Amino acid sequence: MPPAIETTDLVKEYGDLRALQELSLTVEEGEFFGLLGPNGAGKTTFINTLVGLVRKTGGEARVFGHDVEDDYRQARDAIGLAPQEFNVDRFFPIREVLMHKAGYHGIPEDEAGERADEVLKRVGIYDKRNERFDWLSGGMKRRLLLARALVTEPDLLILDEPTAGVDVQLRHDLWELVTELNEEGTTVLLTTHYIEEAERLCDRVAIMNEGRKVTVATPDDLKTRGTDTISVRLEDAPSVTPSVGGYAHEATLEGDRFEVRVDDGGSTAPQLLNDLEAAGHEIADLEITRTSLEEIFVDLTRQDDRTTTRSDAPTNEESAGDEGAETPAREQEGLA
Ligand SMILES: Nc1ncnc2c1ncn2[C@@H]1O[C@H](COP(=O)(O)OP(=O)(O)OP(=O)(O)O)[C@@H](O)[C@H]1O
Repeated sequence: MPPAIETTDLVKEYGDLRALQELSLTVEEGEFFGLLGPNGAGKTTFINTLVGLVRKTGGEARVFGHDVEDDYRQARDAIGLAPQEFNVDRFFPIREVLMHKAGYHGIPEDEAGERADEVLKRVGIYDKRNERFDWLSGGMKRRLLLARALVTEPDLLILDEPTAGVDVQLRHDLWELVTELNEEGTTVLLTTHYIEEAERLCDRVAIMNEGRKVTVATPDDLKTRGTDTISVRLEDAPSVTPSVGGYAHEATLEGDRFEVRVDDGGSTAPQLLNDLEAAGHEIADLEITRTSLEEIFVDLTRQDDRTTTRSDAPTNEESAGDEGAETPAREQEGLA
């Protein structure tokens, strides 16, 4: 089976802004894959390229081996997308919205009705099936977007910030549901700003910045890239900073609190204690703090060394207003 997603040197330019810069990424079938990056990193552009809402400028993109432009229909039929924006037809009862969506993907009416009921039950808003989108609460709207993504029984589920602005209960419900779907075999691509979400759910994450891939790793691997801090309280405050071995990246003294930054706190702590005792210091207590994934993420996507790739002039596409304008004949999610 080909990978669920495979892009090679994918480029998207909006005028002179390069939103995707030679992005090569592979998501294997069955993976739960996270796409992380600060605002404007290119995550939505990447997704929109896969679903045919944005036309790539260069490179290649395939979904289960289907080229997203040449084999648009096959690639698109394999994907269920829950987008960031609420782009739902507001005038129809939500059950009909789901049936329209299924119909657009070639599912016969009877089956579409059954599937609509099934996914509404699964996301927990079946009792709202005859209500219009506008009448749903914010959290229910998010659930509906997920139901719409699921009604075609996609092999690849793409969730663009599914938990942005939702309450804790719904966030946990959504996590549970997408975990279940992944365990049943659905490949999941998730974009998120919440590091905790990526850490909890994803097998691997790609960190993007300014349209480039900064790194791809498991959340655990990423965490090992950070440093640990060993904080030692000494019985008597020394007058000068104790000197320690080459394992320390940095050592600071504030009163009786001596802090040392090292690669691996667990294995370095005994040696540090030995060195301090050998130098005549008595230790009162010790604490090791690991770098959080969030700190590593911030470090990897640090803003202060950014180069700008954008001119001040608006591009044609920006004036056009949205990506959908690029491919008017294609599907606008849920409005098909
Ligand atoms: N239609 C468009 N016309 C011009 N520029 C665009 C268009 N769509 C996106 N961009 C620009 O492309 C860059 C990437 O945007 P994109 O929305 O893909 O980022 P993102 O990582 O999804 O951000 P966020 O986390 O804020 O959703 C940004 O600089 C954005 O302003």
